[in-house]
Parts: sequence; structure tokens; C-alpha cells
Amino acid sequence: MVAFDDAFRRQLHELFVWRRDVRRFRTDPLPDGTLERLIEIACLSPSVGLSQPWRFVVVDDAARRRAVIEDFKSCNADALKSYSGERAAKYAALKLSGLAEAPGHLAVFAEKDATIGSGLGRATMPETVDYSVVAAICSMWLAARAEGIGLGWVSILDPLRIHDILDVPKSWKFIGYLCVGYPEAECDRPELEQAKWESRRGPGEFTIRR
Ligand SMILES: Cc1cc2c(cc1C)N(C[C@H](O)[C@H](O)[C@H](O)COP(=O)(O)O)c1[nH]c(=O)[nH]c(=O)c1N2
Repeated sequence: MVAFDDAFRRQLHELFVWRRDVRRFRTDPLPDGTLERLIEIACLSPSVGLSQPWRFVVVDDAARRRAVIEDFKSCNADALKSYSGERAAKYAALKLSGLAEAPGHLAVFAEKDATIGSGLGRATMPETVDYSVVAAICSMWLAARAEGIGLGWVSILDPLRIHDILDVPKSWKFIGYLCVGYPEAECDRPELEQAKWESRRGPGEFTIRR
């Protein structure tokens, strides 16, 4: 039996508070085996029917990385066009990926045809496969932060293009592209809040059905 004490709970709370989506990385490399270790931790996450549908691709090839960066630039330019006036100026000033600087690039996919788990739990909600992969990414996000390693999720990408660039099986659905490395700075507030793009809200009022 493993028990957790108050000191651990306080530290865990601090971990939640200080986990950040990181876009500003130092370029120094991660120690050998870091990504592999973080992937192992991610694999301890819950998954529908124990399907473990997460598929990780460590992107080490310079040409593929360059192609991902080009795709980000193109998608980000398109996204900018959907804003106007002051909001557009604010969007243009945001840094929305650390792709160019992060020493680690990790693409994460969901295996849509996973036979593991024999379909348990996903007959009426096939999207639970995707949710399982997101749960794994969140575990990795926190585990990384606990070691002083930052993770930045990039979704301003064309999933089909990422598929092509990384040449992965058709049955894999793109879930997210992660930049991994040491952050330039630590902060207890989201960068989008610091940039006055959006503010964090509490849980608000709960809906209660009696
Ligand atoms: C599914 C998904 C997708 C993205 C993100 C997150 C998630 C969950 N976030 C990070 C997001 O902006 C960030 O989590 C919030 O602003 C809150 O900040 P903290 O994570 O608390 O630092 C993110 N950030 C960014 O700069 N570029 C991006 O493309 C994305 N995409």
C-alpha cells in the first residue's frame, strides 16, 4: 500500500500550479533517454478498455523538423487572417510554438484501429480513444515539469501534412505535436494570460441536477 502525505499533496498542488505550456526554450540538449523515459511514464495513463492507443514519434530528422516548422508558419499565417484590428495585432505578437528552439520534438498519434482492449468502452463513444491519448500527454506534461523540463503543445498544424511528413500508418490519428526542452523561464501564470489574450477562470458555478 502506498500512501501520500500532506507534504506530497502540497508539492503536487505546486506542480499543477507551475506546469506551463512552454514556447520559449533554451537550446541545450536533453540528457540521453529523456524522451523515452517520459514516454514510459505517459504509458501509465488511463485508457479506454486499456486500449493504450497512444503512438509516439520522436522526430530527430532535421528535414522533417524543417517541414513541420514550415507547416506551422503556413497554418499560423492562415489563423492570423481570421482576426482583425487590435486582436490581429495581438495575435501576431504571440509566440505560439518553440519548434525552432526546442531540442526535443515528439509527435503523438492515436491508433484508431487498436485491437487491444477488444473495443471495451468505445462502442458508443469512439472518441474515447483520442481522449485516452490526451490523458497520456497530460501525464507526460506534469512528469516533465516535475523534472524542470518544459513541454509545449503545438496544434497550429495541418494533420494530413504532419501525417505525410512523418510517414506514419493511415490508421493513426494526429493528436498533438510536442516541443520538449528546458524553459527559458518559469512562471505560475499562463503565457496567454500574461499577454492579455485570455484570462484563467475558476470553475464558476456548478450545475446541480436533483
Ligand atoms: C489541445 C491543446 C492544443 C494547444 C495547446 C493546449 C492544448 C491542451 N496550447 C497551450 C495552451 O495555449 C495553454 O495550455 C493555455 O494557454 C494555458 O496555459 P498553461 O498550459 O497553463 O501554461 C497551445 N499553445 C500554443 O502556443 N500553440 C498551440 O498550438 C497550442 N495548442
